[in-house]
Amino acid sequence: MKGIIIKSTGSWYQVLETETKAVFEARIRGKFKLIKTRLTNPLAVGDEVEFSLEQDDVAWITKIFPRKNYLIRKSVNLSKEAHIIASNIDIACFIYTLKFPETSLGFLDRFLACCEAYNIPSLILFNKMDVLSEDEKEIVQNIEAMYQNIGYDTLEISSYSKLNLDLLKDRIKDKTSVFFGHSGCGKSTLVNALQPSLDLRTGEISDTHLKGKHTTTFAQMHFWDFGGSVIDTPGVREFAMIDVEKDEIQHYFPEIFTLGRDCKYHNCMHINEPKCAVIAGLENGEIEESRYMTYLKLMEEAEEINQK
Ligand SMILES: Nc1nc2c(ncn2[C@@H]2O[C@H](COP(=O)(O)OP(=O)(O)OP(=O)(O)O)[C@@H](O)[C@H]2O)c(=O)[nH]1
Ligand SMILES: [Zn+2]
Repeated sequence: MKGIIIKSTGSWYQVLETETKAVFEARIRGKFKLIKTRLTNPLAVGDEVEFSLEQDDVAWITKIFPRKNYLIRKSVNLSKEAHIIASNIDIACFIYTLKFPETSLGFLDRFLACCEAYNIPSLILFNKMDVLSEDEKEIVQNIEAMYQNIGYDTLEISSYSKLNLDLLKDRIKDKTSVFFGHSGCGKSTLVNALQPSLDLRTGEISDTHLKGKHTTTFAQMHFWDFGGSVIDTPGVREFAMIDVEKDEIQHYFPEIFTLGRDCKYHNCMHINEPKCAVIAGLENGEIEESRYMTYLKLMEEAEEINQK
């Protein structure tokens, strides 16, 4: 039988049978190595698998089909071990909040680069628009324009005032989606606003740090009644790239890659080479400094990982 992993707790899985849509508790039998990096979880929510039923309706997963894409995080610091957050994603949404909590652009840029690296279409959501003053809205619009110029799709939303939730539904309908953002960005509230019957737990923002508590504990796929699904993931704070060489990183920053074609040296890494178009772009504002900083950081990390 064929199915899709809809819940993962570590040792147990739930698998949804493709044709009958029946759900089974499942365990793994055999080895599931698709990529060369060591994984802490051999299977992730979104994986397509083959399984067989034995007594007591326990399903044994015997095979995994190749993944269309996946997002990963590092297990512990810079070790070579990685954890798959979710797989076979049609659209990955990043929830940005200007405040409550303040979202770091570095986190967003890292997320976008990982989506580029693993071929995942992305969407940037500017959330909690209802709490912003006119001046703050303008700041958001400027940030939004910057990402649109690079070619990213964006939407301004609010779960409270229901701003643009219909447009968001159009974007994610009939797709497998994932939502990320800092803790407290309003992920669970948004999923509940899109479909109240899901009733995901929401956390109150703690007064001291204006950051939410991590309330989700395991990855799980939920189905929208308007078509498609969402993979709810445990408090993911980092995204990583594995098996990526330092000189590949520029491919995952579209505007750096495009401008880099004008560099004097075809193998320019845009660090301190002469006649570098990217450095020039940084100086005249064509390249955003925050994006460039994340570019440098990801290159450093790729180098460190490859030295291990
Ligand atoms: N003003 C405003 N507040 C919101 C909005 N959406 C969510 N919030 C509030 O933000 C806080 C955090 O929301 P959650 O949905 O729990 O955030 P989360 O991203 O799921 O948090 P974690 O579970 O920690 O990952 C709650 O107090 C919500 O009421 C919104 O559109 N506008
Ligand atoms: Zn260059």
